[in-house]
Amino acid sequence: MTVLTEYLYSAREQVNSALADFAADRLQDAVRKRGRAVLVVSGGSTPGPMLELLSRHEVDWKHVVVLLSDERWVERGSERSNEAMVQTCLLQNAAAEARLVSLYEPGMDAQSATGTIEKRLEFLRERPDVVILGMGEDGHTASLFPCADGIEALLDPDRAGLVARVMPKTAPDERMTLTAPALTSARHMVLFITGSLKLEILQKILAGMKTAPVGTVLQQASGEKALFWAA
Ligand SMILES: O=C(O)[C@H](O)[C@@H](O)[C@H](O)[C@H](O)COP(=O)(O)O
Repeated sequence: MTVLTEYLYSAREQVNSALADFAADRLQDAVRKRGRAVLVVSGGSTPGPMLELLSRHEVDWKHVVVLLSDERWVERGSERSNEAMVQTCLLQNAAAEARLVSLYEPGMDAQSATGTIEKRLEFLRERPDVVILGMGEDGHTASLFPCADGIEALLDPDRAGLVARVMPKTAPDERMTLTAPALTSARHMVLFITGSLKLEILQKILAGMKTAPVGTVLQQASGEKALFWAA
């Protein structure tokens, strides 16, 4: 049974503010202790407003590296680009000094680019400090989709690779995703979801009534684990 510390709120504004505070505290603590912090954030529609609040926190951002948990393989200018969302929402205000490491490589297809991006993420062999993940109603997290071919290998804790190309059957776009091992070594892992339906689905997964990648990732995670949720 995976146990998460639960931070539950009735309003989105409250959870956004609380998670921004939580993440900023842990990032600044990492910079103080180790001189650097690594922040991994999910894409999708949930994190934007929280990232905007986080961007205003007085963290030593020039020592913070930011990357996505996964990327849709689309041009950077596309409105579906997770990187574009992070550039807009997080890399502004105080956080404009942070360094974004891209999971995308223009001019290459995702499969061919996997090696290039794996090399780019060598620093991730150390534990990322804060990992903020979302969840889909099918229990996917990052782009670790239950329906994806080869998903078992991407959830394998002994898998060597940090990234993989995924072609989900239930969502658009080829994806580049961090694998479970790249995520689960996080010192502080947060699952950030909203709405009663996703909470109900998560509770079934945590109770072992439904298997899903998000449950595997949370179970394998070795650090602090927290759920941030609002209605
Ligand atoms: O690229 C993506 O879409 C995300 O990384 C993905 O894992 C997301 O976190 C979930 O699909 C939830 O998305 P919403 O926040 O839009 O519900």
